[in-house]
Amino acid sequence: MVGVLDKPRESRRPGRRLSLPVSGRELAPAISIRRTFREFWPDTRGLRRLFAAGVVLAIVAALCEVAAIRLFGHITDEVLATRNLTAFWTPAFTWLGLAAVAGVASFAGSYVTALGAERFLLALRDRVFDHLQTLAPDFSENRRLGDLMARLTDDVEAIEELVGSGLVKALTTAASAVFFACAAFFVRWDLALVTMALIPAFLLVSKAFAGRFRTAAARERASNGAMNSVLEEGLANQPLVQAYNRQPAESRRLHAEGWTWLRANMSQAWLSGLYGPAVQVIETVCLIVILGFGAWEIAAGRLTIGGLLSFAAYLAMLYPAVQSLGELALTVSEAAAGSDRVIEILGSRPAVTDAPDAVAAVRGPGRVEFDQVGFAYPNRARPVLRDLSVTAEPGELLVVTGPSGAGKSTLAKLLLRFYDPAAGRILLDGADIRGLTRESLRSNVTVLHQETLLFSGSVRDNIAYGRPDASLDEVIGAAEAAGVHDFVKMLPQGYDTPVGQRGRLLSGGQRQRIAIARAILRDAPVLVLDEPMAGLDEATAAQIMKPLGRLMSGRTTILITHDLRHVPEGARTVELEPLRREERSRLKVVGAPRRSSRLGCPP
Ligand SMILES: Nc1ncnc2c1ncn2[C@@H]1O[C@H](COP(=O)(O)OP(=O)(O)OP(=O)(O)O)[C@@H](O)[C@H]1O
Repeated sequence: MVGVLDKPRESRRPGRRLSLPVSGRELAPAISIRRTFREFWPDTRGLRRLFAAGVVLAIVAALCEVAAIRLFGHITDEVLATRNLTAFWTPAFTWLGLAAVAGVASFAGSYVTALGAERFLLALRDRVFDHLQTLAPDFSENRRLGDLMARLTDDVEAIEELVGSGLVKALTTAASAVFFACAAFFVRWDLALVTMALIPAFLLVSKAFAGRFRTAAARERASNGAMNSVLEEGLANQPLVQAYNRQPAESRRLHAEGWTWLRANMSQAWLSGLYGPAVQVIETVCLIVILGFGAWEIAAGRLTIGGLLSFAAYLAMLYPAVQSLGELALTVSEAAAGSDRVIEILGSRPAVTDAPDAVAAVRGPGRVEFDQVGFAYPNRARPVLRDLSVTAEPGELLVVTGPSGAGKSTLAKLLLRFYDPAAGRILLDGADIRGLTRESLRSNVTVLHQETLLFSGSVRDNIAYGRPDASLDEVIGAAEAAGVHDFVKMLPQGYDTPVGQRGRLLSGGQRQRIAIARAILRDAPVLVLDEPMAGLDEATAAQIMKPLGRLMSGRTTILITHDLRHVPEGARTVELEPLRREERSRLKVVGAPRRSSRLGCPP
């Protein structure tokens, strides 16, 4: 036979079959399959023709199969039983032709379905990632990275298996089941009726398993995410792990998650293992009924051997199709569990969006004013800022100091509109930043973060990150101003040298100077330096002062630091005090400290 009922597309997700409770771990809320389709069916736009072609081609292959079985019965009765060889050739060549057509249709069907599935995956992954990028960075920071990555990979695939290739499989399998059932009825309707009576038993069995599979799959998705998180955290923090001799603890953590995964896998294997034999018992009962009834009919001369054999062949094709439909319900249950987790991401609304009438900020002198600003982080009852007012005049260096947790870095997050203040306003050159597009606002403000953030590309990629169209000369100019050019020249591939994961192949000071070069190249009128000397020793800090001075020159700079040693003499310094109950944010103006090494003061 041609074998049209092969699975059109195997899941590429490794070890998906898991179960068992994952203690203390939150699962995404359960969402119905109907809601999954409502959410993701629009993503099939533009691909529906491919999926429809996949269905049509698989149906053509199934029809060829039906005709081939009919020819098999014909050859049995007209050639084998009568020993008439001349009657053999025509049906034999027709059968060959059908096999060829079925083969081509089956291949083309699988190909177009896979193409549709891959394009669906590509588009959906892009959509979820784009949505994630609209959420404040805190969304990712409040979650485990490995788990988020699992949602963007495995869970997105699970959705495809439900809405794309899963649907194609459901339609083609259902169509094949109808064809084989009709063909069986055509041969002997009464015999067919008897055997079809057992079909509901298949469906009952799969229904009984579906709920358990769904729970098992939901646990697996969560467990998979947790294991990815342990891997991601362990590898990303390897220097810390090794420096603190925590390798055995990290290995134990992974082993524990691996155990949960293993136990869950075994639980699901148990379910799958039980499902197969349960279905097989029903199938065997059906075949015995056919053979017994068929033998009786042949003895009475009411059925030919060819008729019985082709009838049995139709049912042999029909039962796997019905079984496959039942299994599909199980796959759908699994896939729905993954889609719940993706819907949870897509359902998260960005804390901040552009106002409908937002205008683009033009480059101005860079006056920044916090006007009676009040703010509390979402889900935190205690406000961080209350009634805070402070202004940084164009070209001025404003130093913001204060104890840890006072809300200094929060000022930078508010200025970039990662959040909006609950009260008051923040003005850039006199315009409320809520009325500006976030893109134009952010291109007017450059932040040098407390932790130097680099990507794993080359030195050049990292310097040009804020201006990817910058020429090599511009990149070199910025590197020279940041005092990093001489060092880069010595690297084996110069500006094309990879900096390693998060810039780990460079020293802290080198990373900081590359970040300064990046900020110089970006050339925004407002600069926020969040603890630029954090983690640097005295000598390295001294080395980056000059480049920092060049960066600050001519820009409005808000320097956030609790280390006043490097602050230029005469710079306006304000101290932010932690908020006490019912109190307003208090800013104390403190004089510029007198110490030997200071930042170059901007004009
Ligand atoms: N994403 C967040 N969600 C909830 N609370 C937060 C978040 N980020 C910061 N906080 C809280 O807000 C307060 C102010 O934090 P912020 O980082 O602004 O302090 P800071 O003055 O910059 O401290 P440091 O000098 O230690 O960097 C802290 O109590 C902190 O725990």
